[in-house]
Amino acid sequence: MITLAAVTRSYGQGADALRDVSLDIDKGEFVCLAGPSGAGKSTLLRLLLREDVATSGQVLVNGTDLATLRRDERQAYRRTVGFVFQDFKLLPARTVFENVATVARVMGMPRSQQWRRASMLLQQVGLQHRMEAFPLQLSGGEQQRVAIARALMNAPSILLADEPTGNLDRALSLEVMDIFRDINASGTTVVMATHDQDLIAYVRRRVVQLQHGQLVGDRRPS
Ligand SMILES: Nc1ncnc2c1ncn2[C@@H]1O[C@H](COP(=O)(O)OP(=O)(O)OP(=O)(O)O)[C@@H](O)[C@H]1O
Repeated sequence: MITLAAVTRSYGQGADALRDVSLDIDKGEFVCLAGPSGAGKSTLLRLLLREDVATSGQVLVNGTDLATLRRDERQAYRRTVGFVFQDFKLLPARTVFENVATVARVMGMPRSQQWRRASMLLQQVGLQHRMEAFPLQLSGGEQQRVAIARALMNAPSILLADEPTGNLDRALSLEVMDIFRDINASGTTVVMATHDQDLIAYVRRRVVQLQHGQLVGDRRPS
């Protein structure tokens, strides 16, 4: 489903953010991208989101080279990908429900369907009773669950997450991982960057290890 073929991303001076990385991810896999700060994890996720392009090599998703997408195709592609950030990026002046539903409004989903889907997803992440609250009235874990519901609104085939539990305590981090496992079990491919070894041990899925921009390990759970 996802193929990186000899991908390098350089930013001019200094070492390459990614260097000659080749990697295949199958549909339905759950991959943890591990590695210390600066290893290239976010760079790889940005390439998969098509926010950035490789300096050399190819990034293919379902056989399409993301570098060749025109502007309109890029937007269509991004709708098939959900993204969860460390800092949630919720709109503070919108309610929980509006934060989740807005994505679908932009896409032209009928209002009744928006309502049904947003309610269903908020229920899935255990927040159906907080739909009318504003983000700042919620705990960090609850805010991240809203962000996850929002990322799932388009029914993405790929969910990308960049340190999604970076701002959460242990118990909440594990809750978020349980949600990710459920999402993955329903068929969504998950690629999550984290430097948290405890989390990786908890998830027990494939671990792709980056260091100084290079792929230095790829292990699957026994
Ligand atoms: N826009 C940019 N311009 C220049 N250098 C960049 C840019 N983005 C990333 N880099 C460099 O590329 C390298 C990899 O960065 P990246 O953010 O991908 O690492 P990371 O593994 O996600 O780290 P962290 O865990 O701290 O987020 C770093 O050395 C970083 O300084």
